[in-house]
Amino acid sequence: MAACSTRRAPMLEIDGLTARYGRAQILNGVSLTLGRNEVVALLGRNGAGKSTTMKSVMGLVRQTGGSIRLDGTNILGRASHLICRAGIGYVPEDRRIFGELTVEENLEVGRRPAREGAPHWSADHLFQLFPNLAERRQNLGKQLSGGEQQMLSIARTLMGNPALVLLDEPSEGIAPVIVEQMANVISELKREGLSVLLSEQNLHFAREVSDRAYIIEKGTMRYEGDFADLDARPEVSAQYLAV
Ligand SMILES: Nc1ncnc2c1ncn2[C@@H]1O[C@H](COP(=O)(O)OP(=O)(O)OP(=O)(O)O)[C@@H](O)[C@H]1O
Repeated sequence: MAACSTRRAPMLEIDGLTARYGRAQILNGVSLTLGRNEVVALLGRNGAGKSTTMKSVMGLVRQTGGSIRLDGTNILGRASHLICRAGIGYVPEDRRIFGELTVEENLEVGRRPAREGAPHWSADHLFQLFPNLAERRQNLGKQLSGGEQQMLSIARTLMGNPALVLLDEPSEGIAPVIVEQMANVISELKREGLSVLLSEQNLHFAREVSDRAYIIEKGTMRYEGDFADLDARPEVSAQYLAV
């Protein structure tokens, strides 16, 4: 009798991805796997290709080859809104919130129907997770600090009930106390059952919240492993990260 495999596909599987901006080849065959309910860090210096990898997953840059599978289905070439609808939430580096809308209204804009197999978020639940936003729920987006805007950007994405979230440098440019809160939020997302791909330059932050790491440099993967292994090979961090 044929063996029946019960193995489920990984949440996200990027294989041999190549992408370009105009004539410039930026990703040279990037491969990365994110398991269900895993938090994985994509580390690298400025300009290494972290954002481009995330934008490729979201269908926002021109991919020239490879495959991107979400739960076993190839999504490469799909329109961005369909990729969101398939269950991927994307929080870009530049915090796209609506400055003229209140915190509550920003959350409403992000509301989508509940999704099977993904945590369901309400505004009340999110205000528990982000107490700073709860205090400022009637404030306009433009009145928030950079860190609060970053939190709001994440909260609004969660209102779409994604199964997987791409966070592009969530700790960048925010006050240390907010970075600590951000780490707690990511740990809570994992507890809620989400899968998270996190782009980071901050190794300390990434280590605190992630299960494993990849390091990218010049559009090529240079390392894949856990943080204990990375710590045992300081030459890798020295070569590819700004530590
Ligand atoms: N719109 C664009 N047009 C042309 N080149 C771009 C564009 N966006 C990024 N690049 C180039 O692509 C390369 C990878 O950039 P990317 O933004 O993916 O890096 P990153 O690792 O996310 O770093 P950062 O922390 O600076 O965002 C860089 O050389 C960058 O200059």
